[in-house]
Amino acid sequence: MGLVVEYGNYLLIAVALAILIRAVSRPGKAITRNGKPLRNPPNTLPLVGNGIKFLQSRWDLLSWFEQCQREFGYETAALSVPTLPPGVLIHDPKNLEFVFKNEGLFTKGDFVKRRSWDLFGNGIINADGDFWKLQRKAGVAFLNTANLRVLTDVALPQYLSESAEYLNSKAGKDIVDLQHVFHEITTKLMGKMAYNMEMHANDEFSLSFDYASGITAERFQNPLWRITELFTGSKFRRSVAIIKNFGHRIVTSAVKDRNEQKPSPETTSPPNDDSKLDEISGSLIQSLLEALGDETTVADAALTYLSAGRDTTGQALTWTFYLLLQHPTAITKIRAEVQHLLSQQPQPPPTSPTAIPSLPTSLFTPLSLPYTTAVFHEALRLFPPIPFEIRQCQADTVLPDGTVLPRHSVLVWCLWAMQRSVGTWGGDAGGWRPERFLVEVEGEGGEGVGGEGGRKRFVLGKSAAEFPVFYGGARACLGRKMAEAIAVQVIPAVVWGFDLEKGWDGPMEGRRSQTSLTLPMEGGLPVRVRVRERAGRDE
Ligand code: HEM
Repeated sequence: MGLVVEYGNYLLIAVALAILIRAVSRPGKAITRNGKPLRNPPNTLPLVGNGIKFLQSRWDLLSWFEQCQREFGYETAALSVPTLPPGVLIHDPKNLEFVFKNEGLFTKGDFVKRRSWDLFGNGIINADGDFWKLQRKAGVAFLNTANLRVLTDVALPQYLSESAEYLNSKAGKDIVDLQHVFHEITTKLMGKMAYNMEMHANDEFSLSFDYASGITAERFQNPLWRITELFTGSKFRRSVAIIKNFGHRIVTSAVKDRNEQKPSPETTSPPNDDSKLDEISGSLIQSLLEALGDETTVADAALTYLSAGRDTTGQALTWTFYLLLQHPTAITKIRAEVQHLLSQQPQPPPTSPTAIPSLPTSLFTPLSLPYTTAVFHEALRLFPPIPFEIRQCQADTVLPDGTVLPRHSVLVWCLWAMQRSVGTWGGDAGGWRPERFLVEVEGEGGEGVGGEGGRKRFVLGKSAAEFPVFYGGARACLGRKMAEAIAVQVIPAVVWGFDLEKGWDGPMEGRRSQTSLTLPMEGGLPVRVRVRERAGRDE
């Protein structure tokens, strides 16, 4: 249900206030290009500007942004919402590149921080300056190559096989929510590796977080959120209390782990899988404790990392499988790619999908499975887990396209729309074509995986400005490698072991996202699963 309906009672007040504010406010410096005001996007109204449009459900808003992008191409448009600083909607990758290169000029600013403060406090997503640097450093240490290897070789195979067992137990019987399955994998991974805690997707904390994320996202659409939350905000406040309490538990448990830390026993035997995982478990929270000290800030930082790592990746996998259900030939190609990889191994491939636990998933990397990686990238393009970004100018500036932005102007870009731009992605931008992320080159030997006619196939890199799904510049996503490592194991393992069928009524294309800071699928992804009778039958 759209915010227009939900907040219908407040709409009239909003309009009245908007008119009043417009009437009494003195115009500041204007946003211009070539000395003229920018064009307004479709459906801009007198006085209220885009304010009413922004009260619609986020799913409808995404379509509106897509329409703006179609009508404006790379042209920057004006955005205006009563009570907010003047803004622009940028579409041109050149402008985005400029934003990424000038991180200090385009910050989250008060506009974003005020709205996400209750949920993230001083966590990395909200932090600037030293707070940001320290948290980023702790994250870089956590996501180092050695830890990622423990993730791909030990932790992920373990959690993946637990999920495969769950899918086996449901096969041919019940409908399964794949979103929940993926969320469970990413929650367990982040819980164990980052915090040394056992966590699950349906913990009270996780449910509260999902709710609070939705309300926080609505704050970006509703300029009167402070007033409306006086009447509707009690569940939000309860959820935030549960979340903060959980953050506090993470920190308390980390402090206890630290105090109880025993010197590693002197042993000559090589470390086994369990000991490797135990050794790195909780390494993020320990680095954060060391770097930040103050326990409230550490708790904020921990909760922010949790959200950044598990929700985005779990949701990206969900949309990937939604697209795979619509494109079965892609499933056949993934299976063929796995078959090809396994056939090069000394051990023959498992002939029964119940052997998923024994699938050598740690061999599955973006380099060894380029087509699978391209499938993941194509899903990220069409369904970016963070579909909007907002920044605020900290000084007067001029964008590369000549748009003059006074200090405090708000910049918005919609990845959902930009990643469907015909100018950037070609005539089939709105459609599914994972091959757009692949390149084939001549030549025997070396790395790369067999393409057509013995040619080698690689994943094609795209610039952050064209494909901003992981952000760019100094604040680019720290977890990109982690997300890709997870995806490139989970996708082929599930596809190898199971046949999937849509488990919802209505059209195949009917799934949508609920309002949130990220892109959760509303109602999850219900599927019927069957164990594949003979893995490799269609290769
Ligand atoms: C498909 C999965 C993912 C996507 C699409 C994604 C996307 C993004 C985006 C767009 C940002 C910029 C957000 C902003 O500041 O407004 C970001 C930042 C960040 N991401 Fe990811 N992310 C993913 C997975 C991960 C994972 C697995 C981690 C691991 C913990 C992670 C950690 C972070 C961190 C720490 C930041 C903040 C960086 C900073 O401000 O310096 N992300 N991510």
